[in-house]
Amino acid sequence: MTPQIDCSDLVKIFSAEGVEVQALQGLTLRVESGELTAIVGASGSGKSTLLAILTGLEIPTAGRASVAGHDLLTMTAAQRTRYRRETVGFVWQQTSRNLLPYYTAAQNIAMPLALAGVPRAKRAERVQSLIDLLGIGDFAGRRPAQLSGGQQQRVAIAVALVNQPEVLFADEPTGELDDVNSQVVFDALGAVNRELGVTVLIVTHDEEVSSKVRRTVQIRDGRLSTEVHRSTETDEFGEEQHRSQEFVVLDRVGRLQLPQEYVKTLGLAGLVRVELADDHAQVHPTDQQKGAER
Ligand SMILES: Nc1ncnc2c1ncn2[C@@H]1O[C@H](COP(=O)(O)OP(=O)(O)OP(=O)(O)O)[C@@H](O)[C@H]1O
Repeated sequence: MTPQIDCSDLVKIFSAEGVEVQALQGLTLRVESGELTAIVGASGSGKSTLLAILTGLEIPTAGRASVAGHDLLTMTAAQRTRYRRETVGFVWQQTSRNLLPYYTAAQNIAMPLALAGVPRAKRAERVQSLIDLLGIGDFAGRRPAQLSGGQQQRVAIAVALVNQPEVLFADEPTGELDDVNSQVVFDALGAVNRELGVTVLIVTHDEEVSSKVRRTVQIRDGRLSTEVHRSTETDEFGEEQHRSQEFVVLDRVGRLQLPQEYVKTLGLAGLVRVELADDHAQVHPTDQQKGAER
């Protein structure tokens, strides 16, 4: 089965005042339906560009990208508009971009349904189920300015989901929040992922995020570098044990990006020596590189 988010060898080049910037340099990312994934990376690594492509705002220069079976390179303008309205939902960092200031939280959540022409009775039912799921009930009658940042983002998640998209994208949803509110928002994203089965992709600067979600993917220089998978297991004494494992991505033709600290520690550059062992492959510095290290 095709993954719900499927990018391979994705390239995005921006040309500004005669200068070309390669924001994505052959990025490969696969996310299965129902997964919750965080994308982390330094400023300028290409996170926003990836999100702009996945949400249909930018068109890739080369490569392949599809979301929920929609090919993002070949879509017509009309298909793109429908894709943005029906297939995907978004939560942005700036709460002002997510919510209309003169409407209450509940009215904000109902707005996309009204625009989509959903009958009034159905609207009320759908809004209420999200209010319950996200624990918004106590402040559903308040306007955004009367809500904390964490509460605003929970309302924004409900707004993004009310049209039942297949994938929810969140761009720095906790960027303007303190630790306590950030945790509340991550919990809310986890709850909608678990309860509604919606695929969630979060872009964030927050390096701590890998302790909050199951899968964290790191982008470096417009390519994926490493991934951390976290799992919880119950040991023989009934205690929960958290385990995290680090992976690197191997692309279609067998290229991989070694973690930066391995490259630095071993002084790897240019050619390296590779060797096939029984059940794994080894990467060694050359004799000259070993000499230079000494
Ligand atoms: N519209 C554009 N025109 C020209 N260059 C751009 C444009 N958008 C992004 N870039 C460049 O592409 C590269 C990747 O930028 P991008 O915004 O995707 O990174 P980012 O990881 O999201 O950074 P940040 O965390 O600071 O938002 C940067 O060098 C940036 O300057």
